[in-house]
Amino acid sequence: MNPIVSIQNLSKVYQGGHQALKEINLEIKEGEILALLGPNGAGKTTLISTICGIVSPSSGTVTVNNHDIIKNYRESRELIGLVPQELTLGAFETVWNTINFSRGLFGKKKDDAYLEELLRELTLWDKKDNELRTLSGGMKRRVLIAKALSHQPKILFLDEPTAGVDVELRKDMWNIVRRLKESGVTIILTTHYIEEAEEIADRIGVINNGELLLIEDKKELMQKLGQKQLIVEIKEPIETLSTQLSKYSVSLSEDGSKITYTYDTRGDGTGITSLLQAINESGLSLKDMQTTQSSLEDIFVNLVHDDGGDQNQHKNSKVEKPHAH
Ligand SMILES: Nc1ncnc2c1ncn2[C@@H]1O[C@H](COP(=O)(O)OP(=O)(O)OP(=O)(O)O)[C@@H](O)[C@H]1O
Repeated sequence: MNPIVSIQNLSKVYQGGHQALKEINLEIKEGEILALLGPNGAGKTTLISTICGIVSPSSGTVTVNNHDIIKNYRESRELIGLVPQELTLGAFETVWNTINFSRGLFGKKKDDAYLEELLRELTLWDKKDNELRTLSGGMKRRVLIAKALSHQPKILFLDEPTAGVDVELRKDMWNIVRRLKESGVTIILTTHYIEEAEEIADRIGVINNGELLLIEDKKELMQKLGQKQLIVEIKEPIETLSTQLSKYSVSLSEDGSKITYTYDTRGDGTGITSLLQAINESGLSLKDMQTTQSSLEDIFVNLVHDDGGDQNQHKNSKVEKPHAH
């Protein structure tokens, strides 16, 4: 299949000398959901801003549906919708006027039927006459998506669509993205959350320090990196693990009150049930339990540490983030 976006040897050096992108090569397939994962400052926003023509490249080329983003700016930009990171909306304009205006900016003919369908799809139709300032944060995010889709682009870029939003709204966003994919839109989103990429992406690109460290099919990547920990807090601290418990890949905290079990979420069985049984049979009573997932930072550490070596070799993560459910 022809790539809908083709990026070749793309580099960006900002004024002041910071190199935000280093020789990026990437082909985005039509109809896919691509998640670009990376920590703060990795270069994700710079990358999508360059494709959208907001940031000018220092070297390299980008084509969108075979249109060069610089030589054929209008043709390429018309195919793109961009949902920025910040909630950049006016206050007193209505939802309807906002998206109508956006469509007009692209020189597209009025199409009330399409815009109605779009607002209905984003459950914004009953808010169409509301002023933007009266909307909740979640609704404003939907308006930004409606704005970005108002001119019927083939490609949608979402910059950190769920940063700082609650779990409910995050799931809502994921559903919106899935439906858009079904309607044929190619979606590229940036995120800090590996779970987000895991949930909705077809492919995942990992960016760090302006470099595309890897780009891989989600399923294959998650198999390599999908590791979780179960932390079991016990009522009475112990000094050593029983022989029965030592058979599992568990470790005991220094104060003897927590047993951490590392398991692979992709396996047939996690082994949690039998571990809990073993804890019980060892005469220990549970106080509390939680699961954590390797953070993206850990994954970077592993990637960089492995230095191109066998990424199947898991290392225990030191930084743990609470599982975001
Ligand atoms: N206009 C600019 N001028 C100079 N440096 C910039 C500019 N914009 C971004 N940078 C720098 O380029 C690097 C990449 O920034 P970018 O915003 O692309 O990262 P990001 O991966 O999107 O991060 P975040 O997740 O925080 O949005 C950062 O070090 C940033 O400080």
